[in-house]
Amino acid sequence: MAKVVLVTGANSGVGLALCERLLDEGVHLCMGCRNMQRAETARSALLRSHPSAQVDVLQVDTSSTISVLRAAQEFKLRYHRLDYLYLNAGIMPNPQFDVKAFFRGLLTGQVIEMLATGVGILTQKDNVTPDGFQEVFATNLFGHFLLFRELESLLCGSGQTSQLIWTSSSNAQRSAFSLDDIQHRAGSQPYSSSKYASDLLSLALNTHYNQQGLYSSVTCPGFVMTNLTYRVFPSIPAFFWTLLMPVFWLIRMFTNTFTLTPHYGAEALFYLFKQKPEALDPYSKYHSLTSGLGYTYSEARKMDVDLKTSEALYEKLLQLESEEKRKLQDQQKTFDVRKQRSG
Ligand SMILES: NC(=O)C1=CN([C@@H]2O[C@H](COP(=O)(O)OP(=O)(O)OC[C@H]3O[C@@H](n4cnc5c(N)ncnc54)[C@H](OP(=O)(O)O)[C@@H]3O)[C@@H](O)[C@H]2O)C=CC1
Ligand SMILES: CC(C)=CCC[C@@H](C)[C@H]1CC[C@H]2C3=C(CC[C@]12C)[C@@]1(C)CCC(=O)C[C@@H]1CC3
Repeated sequence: MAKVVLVTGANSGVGLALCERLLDEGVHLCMGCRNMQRAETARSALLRSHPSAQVDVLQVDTSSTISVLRAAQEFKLRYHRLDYLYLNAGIMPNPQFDVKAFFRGLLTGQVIEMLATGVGILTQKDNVTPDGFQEVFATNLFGHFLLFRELESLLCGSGQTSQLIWTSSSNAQRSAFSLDDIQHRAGSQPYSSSKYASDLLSLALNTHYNQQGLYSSVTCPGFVMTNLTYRVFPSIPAFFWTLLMPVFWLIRMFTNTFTLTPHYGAEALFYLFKQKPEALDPYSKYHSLTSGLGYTYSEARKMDVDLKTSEALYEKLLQLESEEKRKLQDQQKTFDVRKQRSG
């Protein structure tokens, strides 16, 4: 039986490149996308290169609780197993590039670290979703947590192992995250905070689910040119980035994190697909890397996470999940009563 794989954010960038590589392995692919038109365009492209592949689309907006619950319901009607869940969809809205900090960074010993992580030169202005959540938190973390929880029965069901694979980032930073403000309402680094939270959550999920055959891992694609990175300079057309390619190839001589293409960026995500999950390290992040000569590989690097904080975050997310579900039930009751009265 073909392995069933669900990938969120599958219609572009790293997610789409991963799908292309997974289809070479003969999986039954389900693309989780928020926009059906973009999803269908991507699906057609995948089917052009893999005409006999099984590729489905599932509509899911990870920033919306109701959308995630409906998507999970739909998934459970369509499939009886789920072997791999790639939690890849992500946003970095309204990025602000600090030019001064960038040039300051170029003159210090921190230049490689700065180019590898983007730390210190990027901040974001977050939005609030109709559900009342910070958008980055909802999209990158909480929506994925809900999706996983709703699909838990399929993932932990069959007596076989299954894998959760998060697309985190080298931009994840402990200092950007606070247990007192897990949504990062107060600061200007919601992206770093959400990615650090996914690193913590992955560790907690391993604690709670490994016995049931479910394993969670974290990846970083490196610096990849995608819609997400093009938005760092919204007024500059995408082809300008292509013009910068020789500069980036040069930088790659000094930092192997410049994977640049979505195909190379998907290396670690694909590597994990082929590993025995029991052998993976729950404290490591799996990085896609590319050498100066263009050789791509993945490497495990220890994360700056601890069990106590990961457990505390997990508890807070469970609490938020039950509050959200109660809120939806109350809304449904009010709706039913109004319908009865009017009808
Ligand atoms: N590019 C880089 O250098 C790096 C990227 N990453 C991470 O890689 C992941 C993929 O990003 P990347 O490929 O670069 O960027 P893209 O913008 O190309 O891909 C992001 C994907 O996520 C989808 N998405 C965004 N918001 C939602 C939502 N609310 N519900 C469902 N899907 C959504 C997008 O859909 P749509 O097309 O409709 O917008 C798109 O398919 C992200 O998690 C990102 O944080 C990590 C490190 C570096
Ligand atoms: C010479 C030149 C014009 C360099 C470009 C500098 C920056 C725009 C990039 C250098 C490192 C990049 C980077 C990201 C965004 C763009 C850079 C800051 C990310 C923060 C994108 C999102 C991530 O998850 C991590 C990336 C790290 C590297």
